[in-house]
Amino acid sequence: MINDNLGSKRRKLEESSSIFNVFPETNYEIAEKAKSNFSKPSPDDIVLKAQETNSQEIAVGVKALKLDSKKPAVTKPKKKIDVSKELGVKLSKPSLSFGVIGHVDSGKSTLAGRLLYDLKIVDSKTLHKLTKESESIGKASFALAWIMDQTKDERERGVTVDICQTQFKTEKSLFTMIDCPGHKSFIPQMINGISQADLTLLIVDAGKNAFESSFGLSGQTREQITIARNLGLDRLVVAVNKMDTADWQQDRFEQIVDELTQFLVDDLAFAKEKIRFVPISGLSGGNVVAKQKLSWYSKGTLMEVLEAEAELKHSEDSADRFNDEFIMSINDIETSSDDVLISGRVNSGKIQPGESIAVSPSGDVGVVDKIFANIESPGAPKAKQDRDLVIVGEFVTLKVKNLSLPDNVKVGDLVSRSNSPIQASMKIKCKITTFKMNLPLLLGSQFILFRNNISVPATLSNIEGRKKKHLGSNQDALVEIDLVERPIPVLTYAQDSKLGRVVLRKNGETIGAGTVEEVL
Ligand SMILES: Nc1nc2c(ncn2[C@@H]2O[C@H](COP(=O)(O)OP(=O)(O)OP(=O)(O)O)[C@@H](O)[C@H]2O)c(=O)[nH]1
Repeated sequence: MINDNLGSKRRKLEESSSIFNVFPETNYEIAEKAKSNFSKPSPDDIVLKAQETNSQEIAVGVKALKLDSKKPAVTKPKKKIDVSKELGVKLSKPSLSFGVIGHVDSGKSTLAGRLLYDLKIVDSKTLHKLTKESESIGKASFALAWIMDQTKDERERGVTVDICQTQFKTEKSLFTMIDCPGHKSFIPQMINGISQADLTLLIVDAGKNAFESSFGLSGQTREQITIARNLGLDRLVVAVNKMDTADWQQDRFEQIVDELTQFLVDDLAFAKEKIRFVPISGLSGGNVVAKQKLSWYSKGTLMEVLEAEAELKHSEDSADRFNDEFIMSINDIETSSDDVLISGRVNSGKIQPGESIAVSPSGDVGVVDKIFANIESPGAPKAKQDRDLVIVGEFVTLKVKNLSLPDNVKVGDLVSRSNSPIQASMKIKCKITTFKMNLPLLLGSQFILFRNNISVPATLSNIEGRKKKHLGSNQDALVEIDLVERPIPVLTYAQDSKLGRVVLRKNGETIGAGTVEEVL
């Protein structure tokens, strides 16, 4: 039994860059995770390597693709519940998930720790312990950041490698905060993290030259925000951080606001009214939860701005949204003898225990036996609460019975109701925009296609309406993309405005992004 458990945990670690392993419950997990953070090849390398050896898997995948060969067993919810009453309870409080991005060392983890400490989600005893530990290795200023960066290896390097997701509530709203890694090598994890978010929280360092270098060509700010925008996140809060190092000067704040606004509006087509800027200091706490006295700024603390965003999203949510098709993308898998535990964020619709589901691309069908909401708060053990109904936006685990091919369920697969299986394909037509590239993208040349938390090797097989056999920088084109290794579940942009988006990377650079127009 114990061995089984370890086996499934090991599989979980091997298969996912999960956001659900943040506060590990066992030493085994801490050790494995810390070790794996730095001993593995880069995520891009893994994907490229996989395509060399995966022909067998392709055969299984393609065979399993024949969804209509399986008769969907449609089953009803186990328990009769008053769905509208349940929805009413769930929707009584605004909720928002936000992805925290920013250049390395911009202060993302410190800010996250500060939020949790000032909201009293982390107590002073925990902070005191972390302060002592950080002092002991000469990194006293990292104590707040360590609330988020829980694994030992990360601590020693002072870099957030995995993405961590944590939930907290204020009197007014429920939040899920996703702290994405800032380092360039971990852009794939950043894509995974940000694609689970409703809103982007961008942290920029106001320090002398720090903003300029993070926003310059070698900095991560441009690439990260470009990816977030292209993944459909059109609302943005910018925390202009470390304002203490700039003596809280209005001029510095406004200079950053002007430069960023120009880029965001002109280059990325953000609507100006969907961007909010807040001057803060994550380290001192100024304007995070507690107000910083400033004669020149009165538009609310970061927490107030996030609460206003949650309220806005809440007011824009239409009740119809819950009647959308149920779709969940898989972030994590655990198998035991009879059941498969599938975790992820509900992308759309709702589901209840007892209902039958299909997994794409394997086409396997099963029945949801139980549903747990994943509650992750710092310092507290990971809690799973039984639910009779879960809805779009919630991070959940489905305990699924009767899957005939549980080993074919992979991170990145999509779950839907068994009577509406999601099509999987190895060829898609996309409308893409290329970014600045060092070399043109040639027909037949390989790149990595990202969709939500999936990354697969792919090639450009056709550029419509062009004689040229390549794409240069900053071009728009309708293209056909062939997947090299295996089919993936695909939704067009018209079917799902989030899952129908892709990002293209090659040699560690983001070279383009676009929308899926057709499944071929
Ligand atoms: N003066 C000052 N220093 C800060 C502030 N916020 C963070 N720092 C310091 O900046 C350094 C980096 O902070 P982190 O929170 O680890 O930065 P990060 O963005 O999470 O870094 P990565 O995990 O590497 O992406 C630490 O030494 C922090 O103490 C701030 O508001 N003011």
